[in-house]
Formats: sequence, structure tokens, C-alpha cells
Amino acid sequence: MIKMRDIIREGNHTLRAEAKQVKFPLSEADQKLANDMMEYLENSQDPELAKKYGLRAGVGLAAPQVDVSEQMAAVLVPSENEDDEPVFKDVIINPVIISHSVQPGALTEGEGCLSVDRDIAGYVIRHDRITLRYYNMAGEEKKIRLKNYPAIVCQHEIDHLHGILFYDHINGDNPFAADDDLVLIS
Ligand SMILES: Cc1nc(NNC(=O)[C@H](CC2CCCC2)CN(O)CO)c(F)c(N2CCN3CCOC[C@@H]3C2)n1
Ligand code: NI
Repeated sequence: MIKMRDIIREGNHTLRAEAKQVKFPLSEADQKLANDMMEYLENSQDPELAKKYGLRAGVGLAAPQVDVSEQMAAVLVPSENEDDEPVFKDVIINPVIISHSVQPGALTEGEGCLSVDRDIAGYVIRHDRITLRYYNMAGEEKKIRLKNYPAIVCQHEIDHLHGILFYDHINGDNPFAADDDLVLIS
């Protein structure tokens, strides 16, 4: 299982590298990696397991964060009501945002990152809505539209595949600067 010690931190060059496209059919190693990353998210969202293994909670995890520079990320966005199905759950491979809203969106609480051991305040300005094309573990092409919270999560993960970190999107002069059309997502 993936533990915090497996997650690389700022200063490791893999975090700033352009990750390589994944080839299909997935190798055994890539299949294991995909499953291990999704398992991390599930464990980290279980209070008992998170405590037991000292895991920081996550709704997304990208392969470069475990020092594998490949275009793959696990996303597990749970629903408000824990009995319902997740809002979005999949391993997104070779993802591309093929269109997006002009309207920006940002999480009201800002963002954090399992690879960044410090709090950095400010609005992380992203697209409020995206159309995402990706391949799942079976190699099936998916084309989905996401908005608000799941759209923000996927953009955070896709950024990791291109060496971009969340604070790259925070306004340095005024971290909480907000256009009047900015959608603040809570
Ligand atoms: C928003 C949030 N970010 C958490 N952590 N940060 C992460 O996931 C980083 C990625 C997210 C940061 C902002 C957008 C993507 C990890 N990143 O570095 C991967 O690249 C959370 F943990 C969290 N939730 C809400 C849902 N809750 C369900 C029950 O379990 C606890 C869990 C907590 N929401
Ligand atoms: Ni991150």
C-alpha cells in the first residue's frame, strides 16, 4: 500500500517534470500503480485507516507524486452523503482538457497538496467547467463534462502531469483577488 513516505515532496524534480504518456495495454506495473493510488485515496478517506497508517486525506493522487513520471492520476470525489455513489471515481490516463468555460472557478478554502508540506493561502484560479477526454484502465476513451468541485480536482491532478503545482495559480500580489465572475466553490 502507498504510505506518506512514498509521496515525494517539493524539491524532488519529478514534481516539476512533464510526465510521459502511458501505453496500452497497461503493463502489470501500471495496473498495480493505478490500483495502489486509488487504494490510497480510499484508505485516506476512512478516518480509522487514515489514523492507523498516518495518511493525509486525499481526493486525488497523481503518479508523479509517487515518483512515477507517467500521465496517470486516481480521482475519488465522494458525494456529500456518504451513502451515495462518489461524484467521480476513476483513474484518468493521458487526460486532456478539450474545452472549458471562460468562467473561472476556485475552492473557497483554497487548495493543499500531499506533496506540499506547508499551507499556502489564496484562490487557486481554475476553469469552473471542463470537458475532459481521458482513457480508463481498460483503455476505453472517455469524454466527460465536469463542473465545480470534481472539475477543480481533475485540474489539480492534470496539472501534476505537467509539472504544475496549485500555488502556481495563486495571484502573487493579492492571493484572494477575485474577478466578479469567479465561481467560489465550497
Ligand atoms: C479539496 C479536498 N482536498 C483534500 N486533500 N487534498 C487533496 O486531495 C489534494 C488534491 C485536491 C486539493 C484541491 C483539489 C484537489 C491531493 N493532491 O496533492 C493530489 O494531487 C481532501 F482530503 C478533501 N476532503 C474532502 C472529502 N473528504 C471525504 C472524507 O475523507 C476526507 C476527505 C477530505 N478535500
Ligand atoms: Ni497535489
